[in-house]
Amino acid sequence: MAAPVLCRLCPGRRWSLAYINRGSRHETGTPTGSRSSGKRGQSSGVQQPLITAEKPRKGEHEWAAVVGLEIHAQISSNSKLFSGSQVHFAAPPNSLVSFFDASLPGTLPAGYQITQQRLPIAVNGSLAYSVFVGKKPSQLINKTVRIKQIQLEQDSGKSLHDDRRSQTLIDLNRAGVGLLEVVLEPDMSCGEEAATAVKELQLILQTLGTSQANMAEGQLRVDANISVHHPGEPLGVRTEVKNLNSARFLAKAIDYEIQRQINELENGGEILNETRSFDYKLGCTVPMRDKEGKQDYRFIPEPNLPPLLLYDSVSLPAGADPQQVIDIDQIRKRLPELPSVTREKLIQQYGMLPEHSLTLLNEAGLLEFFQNVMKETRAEPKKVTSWVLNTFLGFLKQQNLAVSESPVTPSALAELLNLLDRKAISSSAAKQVFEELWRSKGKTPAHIVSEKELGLLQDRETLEQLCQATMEEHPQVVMDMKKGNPRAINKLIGLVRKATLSRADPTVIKEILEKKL
Ligand SMILES: Nc1ncnc2c1ncn2[C@@H]1O[C@H](COP(=O)(O)OP(=O)(O)OP(=O)(O)O)[C@@H](O)[C@H]1O
Ligand SMILES: [Mg+2]
Ligand SMILES: [Mg+2]
Repeated sequence: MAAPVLCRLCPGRRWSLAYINRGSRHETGTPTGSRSSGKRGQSSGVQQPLITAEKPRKGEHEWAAVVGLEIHAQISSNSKLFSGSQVHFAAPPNSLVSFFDASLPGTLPAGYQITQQRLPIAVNGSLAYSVFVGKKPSQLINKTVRIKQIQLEQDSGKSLHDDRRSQTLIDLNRAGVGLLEVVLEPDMSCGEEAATAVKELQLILQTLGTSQANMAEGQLRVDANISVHHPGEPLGVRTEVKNLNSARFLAKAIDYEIQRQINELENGGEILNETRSFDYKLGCTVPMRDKEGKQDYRFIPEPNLPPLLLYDSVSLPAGADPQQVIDIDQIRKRLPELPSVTREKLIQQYGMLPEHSLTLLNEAGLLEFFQNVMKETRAEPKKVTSWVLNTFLGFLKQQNLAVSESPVTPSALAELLNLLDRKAISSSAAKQVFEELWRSKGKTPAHIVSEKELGLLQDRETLEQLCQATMEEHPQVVMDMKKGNPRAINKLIGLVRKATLSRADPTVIKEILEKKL
């Protein structure tokens, strides 16, 4: 059946999405092409592809892959779009359904979805994101994907398949929940790129409070459109892999589909314009239904819904009732800081590497943890960054914990870094203290240092005696050192440190040893 149109955009004005993401301001990587050229369905040669599917052999044509996404994000709201039913994840099936949501007799028979598809709330935007290619930090590439449009629509119910009883059950809890659909232009070229763009959009939606965007809970679902073609030739026929709800599966599904299409075409087959789904157990895409070209959705306007009028301070009619109109400049003023801006500030303020700022924001709660450590420590920002991203995050990952579940508090880490900063402990002792902090919740770093006698040996006389004894025990090394072997001194420093259980400052030992010779 037909899908009515929800609303009408204010005539003569099309809203750019520039305010959703003003673009990455640290364009340090390889620049990407301009976004303005290229009609839909024509070559998107402006983008520098991250991968072309396979290195061509002599006499073979090169393939390029084209990926465009449709992203559906459930709008964070206590109620559905047009009914007062509540919205909760994992509520008992069919417990959050009003007559309207279920289209029970007496309400208009549905079988349609209310959508702004034809008159979207925003068009012609862009989303900037950075992709890592390879392992070196220098290989962080800044990219931009054009946003074709953003529209509001109703979510549909979901079916649950009971394979054992060969039954399909329907849960209408989701029916009528507000969805934000973001349609991206076919500017991407591999799974990794698509997954990174989706993660950036997810972070923006979460920062703005638009959607909780938890992919595992189905609050963010992606349809991936994929085609392959020879560079310079028109775009190929696309397939659409529906309802991907994890960034990893999205990347896998796309890369699988690119390879499948190339194999199919190389073997003389053809690509059908079909809808496919991703079998995450088998790691492959399988056909769902065929689209037979452009589907006719038979859109009709919804006469019961008044137009949604958007204005900015310039176009706002004098004397307009603030309750009746939406002034996007007012909304813009209330927007929180966007992730790209926060990252840029971290880079400017702390001299942080762009990839470190990315990691800090991509892990829920990690930025706040870092900032809280910074508040209480005198240690250099670089040192703090390294401890948070390597040691702390490493421990979390190893045990599969979220930042909020960490046994080490920001204050404890700050205190530890302060001990290190004023040379009360060595860096290897600091690692031991951290491990102990992780194991025994509630202990303070100072407590652990004194309990395990990890404090740095400061007593000059003791250190001198230790150096003397070590030199006497290892006359050969001393000889080597006298002969000018540069490695000999390091060997001696190592031996003295070992004798102190790593509790001596190597620069002090070096100074004493040099003096003694
Ligand atoms: N040749 C192509 N290869 C890959 N992706 C493409 C190609 N042409 C268009 N796309 C992408 O396909 C998507 C089209 O989405 P759109 O919502 O406009 O239509 P649809 O998929 O036909 O409709 P529906 O909402 O029913 O899925 C866009 O994300 C676009 O970037
Ligand atoms: Mg589609
Ligand atoms: Mg669509």
